[in-house]
Amino acid sequence: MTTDNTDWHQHDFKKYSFPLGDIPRLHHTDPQVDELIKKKQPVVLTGSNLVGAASKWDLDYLEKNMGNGEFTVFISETDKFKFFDEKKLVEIRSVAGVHVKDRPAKEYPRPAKSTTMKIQEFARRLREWKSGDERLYLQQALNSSSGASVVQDFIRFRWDWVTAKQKLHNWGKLTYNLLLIGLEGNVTPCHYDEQENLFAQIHGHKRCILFPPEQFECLYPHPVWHPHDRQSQVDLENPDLSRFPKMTNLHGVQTVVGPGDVLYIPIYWWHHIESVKPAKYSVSLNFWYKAGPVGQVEYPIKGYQKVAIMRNVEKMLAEAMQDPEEVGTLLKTLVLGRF
Ligand SMILES: CCC[C@@H](CC(=O)O)C(=O)C(=O)O
Ligand SMILES: [Zn+2]
Repeated sequence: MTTDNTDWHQHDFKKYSFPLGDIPRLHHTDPQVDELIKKKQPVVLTGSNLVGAASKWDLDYLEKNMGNGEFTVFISETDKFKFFDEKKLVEIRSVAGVHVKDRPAKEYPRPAKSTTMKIQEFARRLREWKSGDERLYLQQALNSSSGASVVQDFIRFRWDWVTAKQKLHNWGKLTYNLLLIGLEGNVTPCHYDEQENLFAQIHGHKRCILFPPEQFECLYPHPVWHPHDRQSQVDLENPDLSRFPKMTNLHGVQTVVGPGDVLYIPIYWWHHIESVKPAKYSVSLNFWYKAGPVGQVEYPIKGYQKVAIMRNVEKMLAEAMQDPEEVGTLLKTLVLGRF
């Protein structure tokens, strides 16, 4: 694969119905990098060595050096690992602190179930995996109990470099680093996060498809009180155009990240991420930062700010009526035929 990864386009990737441009790949010293980040545009930074100390983090190394703790592993019958927030089931009885109708948990099918296992068990199951078996995806926040050697590697990340980015772009605090170890073919379906993300690829490759916040209306996210909050309802591979007609207007950008690449995923940008061949598994580590303080509001307001406003409207209305089911009805009454 050439370093500019153009030959990936010939790779046997899933074909989608919407057009996809390329996310720029720039050396981290290129001044355009910070211009793009300032404009909340995605960009792949090469050569930063941000997680160079983790370049040896393959399955054997991690199996030997991640200690004896239990790690969160998602298991899915399909290739999809759509995030399901169990806490919302509790909150559903008190959206934004207000008691609402009890909703039986069974109402929500769980595409992937969450369990815990030791890294040795996970590594064994990954090595023995064969097509047709249920898929595994380890997703664990790194912390001081992640094994002494791994912690030593972690300390040797380029914290000077990444902290300078955090300060330059006025991001909030680093919330955590999520270690992701998944099988080739695993898919994290289209969703957005409310955090800035420097997504560092360590082993294997990932195809990352991104859409700007302005395409909210094409991606039909679940309501904020739903366990699939922030996740698109649309199956990009098999869209139900009768339910989601605006999906035909979707257009995105993509890239393939490999070891050493760092993809900047701006806050509120939609992303759909697939672990791709040739490696059997991939290892990534993300750096999630809280949003920075809202400075002077400039008009017209930006797409990502509209998403934040829509989220607050949904939460406020659910609280006001104490029943999420009423929100849709009220909003249709408010808008249809009037605006
Ligand atoms: C749970 C986080 C998964 C990750 C995507 C992926 O690597 O599968 C992502 O969506 C992010 O870093 O924001
Ligand atoms: Zn994400």
